[in-house]
Formats: sequence, C-alpha cells, structure tokens
Amino acid sequence: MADETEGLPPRSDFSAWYNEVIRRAEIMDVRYPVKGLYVWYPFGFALRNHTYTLLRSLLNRDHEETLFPLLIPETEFMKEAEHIKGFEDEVYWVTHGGLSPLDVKLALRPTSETAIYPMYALWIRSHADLPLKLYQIVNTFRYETKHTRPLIRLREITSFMESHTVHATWDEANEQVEYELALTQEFYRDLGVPIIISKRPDWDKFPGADFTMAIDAVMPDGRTLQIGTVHHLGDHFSRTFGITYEDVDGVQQFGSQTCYGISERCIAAVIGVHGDDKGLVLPATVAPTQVVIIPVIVGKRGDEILAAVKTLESELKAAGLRVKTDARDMRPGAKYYHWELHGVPLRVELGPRDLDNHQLVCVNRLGVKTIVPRENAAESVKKLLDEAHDQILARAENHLESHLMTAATPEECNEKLDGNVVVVHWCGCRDCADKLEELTNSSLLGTEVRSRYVVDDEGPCIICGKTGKAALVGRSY
Ligand SMILES: Nc1ncnc2c1ncn2[C@@H]1O[C@H](COS(=O)(=O)NC(=O)[C@@H](N)CS)[C@@H](O)[C@H]1O
Ligand SMILES: [Zn+2]
Repeated sequence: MADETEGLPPRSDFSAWYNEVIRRAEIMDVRYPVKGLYVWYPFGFALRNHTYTLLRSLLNRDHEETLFPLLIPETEFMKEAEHIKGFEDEVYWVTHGGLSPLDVKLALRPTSETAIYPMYALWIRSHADLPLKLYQIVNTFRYETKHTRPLIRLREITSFMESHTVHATWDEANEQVEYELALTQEFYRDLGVPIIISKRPDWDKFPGADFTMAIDAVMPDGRTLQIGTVHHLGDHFSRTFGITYEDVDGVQQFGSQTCYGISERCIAAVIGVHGDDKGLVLPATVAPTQVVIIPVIVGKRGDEILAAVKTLESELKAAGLRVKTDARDMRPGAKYYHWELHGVPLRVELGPRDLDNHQLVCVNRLGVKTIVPRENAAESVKKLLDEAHDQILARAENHLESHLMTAATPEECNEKLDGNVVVVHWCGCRDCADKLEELTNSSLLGTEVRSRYVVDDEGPCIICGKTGKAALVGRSY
C-alpha cells in the first residue's frame, strides 16, 4: 500500500513524522472526501480493536456495555441549557428523511447524555436500581473548527468510549470519578503511556458538569493531548431529565451522575509517545503482530529452515501469541524495516547456525538482542515481550519527566513552554490565568495535579504574587 523505501521524516519534526507514520504504517487513510473523516486501514483497525478489547476488559469489571441510537431529537438535545451552549456550534443536524423535511430535526450525537438520560429516567425508579453503570463504544460527530488530524481531532470520532453512571448520592458519584481515574491509570500503564491527571479550570469543564478531571499525555513535541476525561455531573442532568429514585424512606431523590470518555486519541498517544525514527513502537498488549519470525535462508538448507520456522510459529501461536512469519523472497534488512515501521515488539531470526545450536536470536523493537534456547521458546518470548514493555514504559516515563518544568515568572514560563509542559503557582482567579495564557500563548490546563513528577504545593501566584497552588500550563492539541 505504501512505498517502503524512502525513510520517514525524523520524529523531531513530529507533525510531518506523525502524518507519514499514520500512512506508511497503514493506520488510517486520510484521503476520504469529507474533512475530518478518515478510513481505518486493516492494520490500524486491528490495533484499534486490541486497544479497545483491553479497555473493555477493564470497564467490564463494574460496568455493562450497551448501545444507544445515533440520532437525538432536538427536543431532548435542547433540554440541558449549559450542555447546548457547549455544543451548539459543534453539532451536526439531520433535517430530512428522504425528500421530506423532518418535523423534529435530529442531532448526530456529539456525545450521548441527551440520548441516554431520557431512557435512564424511564429505567430508574428505586434506590435498588442504583448504581447504574453503563458504557458504549460508538462513533460521535463534532463539527470541529480547529485543525482536524487523524486520531487526534476528527469530525467523526470513530471510537468514542462513553461511560454514564447514576448513583444515590454526590459522594458515591465522586467515588466513581476516582474509580474511573484509577481504571484510566491502569489502561494507560498497559499501553505504556505516562499520564498527568488534573482538574480542569471551571471555564474548561464539560458543559453541565460540576467539575472535570482530565487525563493528559505529553507528545514528543511537548504539546499535551487530552486522552480522557471524567466528569462529575452532580444532579444537573438528573434534574433536567427527571432521573429520580425512591430512597429507602420512600422520598423521591434526584440521581447523582458521572460520565467518562476516551476516544481514539488513546491510539494517537501510543503512536506519538512510543514511536521513533523507524516508525511505530507498539506495546505487546495491543500490537496486532507481537512476534515476527524471519527465516535466514542461506546455502542449501532452505527447506530445513522453513520447516523449523513453521514448527516454531505454531508453537508460539498455540501459546496465545500473535505471530507472523515473513518468508518473502527479499533481503532480511528490508524485512526488518517493514516490521519495525509497523512497530512489531519482537523479531525472531532463525538461520542454519541457530538450528545447529538449538537457539533463537531475538531482537526487540528497541534493538535489544537476546539469544535464547530453542526449547521453551514460548516462555522465553513472553518474558522478552514483558521486558520490552518495561523498556518502552521507562523510556516514555523518562521523556515525560524531562519535559515537565517549573517556572516562577511568565518570561521563564514562556521560554520553557517550547517543547515542555510547565508547572507554576496560580492564585485561582481567572484574570491571572487569562494574563498568563496571553503572555505565554498557552492554556492553563488544571490544578490538583496528580503526577509522580509534580509537587502539588503552594507558592506565590506567577502573575499577582498572592498564595497560589500548583497548576499545569501547556500548549495542547
Ligand atoms: N474531535 C475529537 N476527536 C478525537 N477525540 C476527541 C474529540 N473531541 C473530544 N475527544 C476526546 O473525547 C474525550 C471525551 O470528550 S469530552 O467532551 O471531554 N467528554 C464527553 O463528551 C463526556 N460526555 C464524557 S463521554 C475527550 O477527553 C477527548 O480525549
Ligand atoms: Zn493571581
């Protein structure tokens, strides 16, 4: 599908590198004739499915999966005032059915609160129905006016996981917020992506929420990517949609709610954070191919080698590994290039010498070479895949740690923001935030910062000098 000879742009030119890798590693095809809509290549779609299988396995511990309609009647959509304000210039409308105009126009869901909550109002009657914890993984539509980009900012979000929970009290909903944050920590640890959690400032919270906790990754160019959000909705939506339950004393109460979203940005983070000049570097947890076997055919022992490779492949597959053999008639180097571009975590070479020595030469995607005995190959390979995961996670943690700075003045902050995220102290008032954002062309991302590399302490506000708290400042996608 793509010409494999010419090299990729260096990852230091991240935007060019990213666009090339999305194409050359066959993730998404950006040539679809509608702006902000992209097509999954089969390889990219396999990566997406492994990633969402992982996410489902975590969610299914305490949620149930379901599926709501795509189209939302204007009457429901317009009910939650703040929510409308947040989405009125992003929502797509269906106005006709065939040639006849619809008497009630239908919104393409930008997110599904206004589709789900009228049904929750029908389903929830008593405290015995709570807590209700459902999620769906669907496509959603947002008429984004900022620069669209595959996996990062789409107009059709193809893989939008949205969880919507209802609880008896505000505190129980708050516990659910903490639960979803812990689940997200685990999800991104399994992807090897370090994250920073913080509370978005009030003016940046989800429309209609009490507060928003956001999960940010830091991309190689130092810009942040919001790769998840957990919102405490209080009882705003339950009052609007009449989600009430009879409590143990027989009194009608409004439910307290959370909603939680992760999109295909989680894949953009895996690609951006782990990739290198050769292309993708994929964690074995979600790599479509975890091991590629390369037969080294020299001299007259080709058939013997190929037979040995076949046996090895079926042994590794029987152990549950996702294995491919590349027996194409081409130079080994060209094969290595192809599989490195596709981020395969481990390559196993098998030539005549390895046959005679009953060994396998294993090289992981970061180039670490290990020779292992042929017997118990599956066990050795699994161990090497775990070690490879630890290596890419450590590499990503180092990158995050070295791109998190502090600054005491706007000038220092502005300087350090080039390629980094900066922690400052902020008094909490909007004017100081506006001033800082203006002086440094950045966004105040959040407070109550949770990251092992950030001290969430107090200090003089970077603008007015009053006592402030640690706040994250960055340039975002
Ligand atoms: N245009 C977009 N393209 C890709 N991902 C997006 C886009 N817009 C938002 N996202 C991702 O989707 C997540 C959830 O979106 S959200 O607006 O913050 N939250 C909601 O919609 C809530 N209803 C939770 S589901 C965001 O954290 C962000 O990571
Ligand atoms: Zn201030």
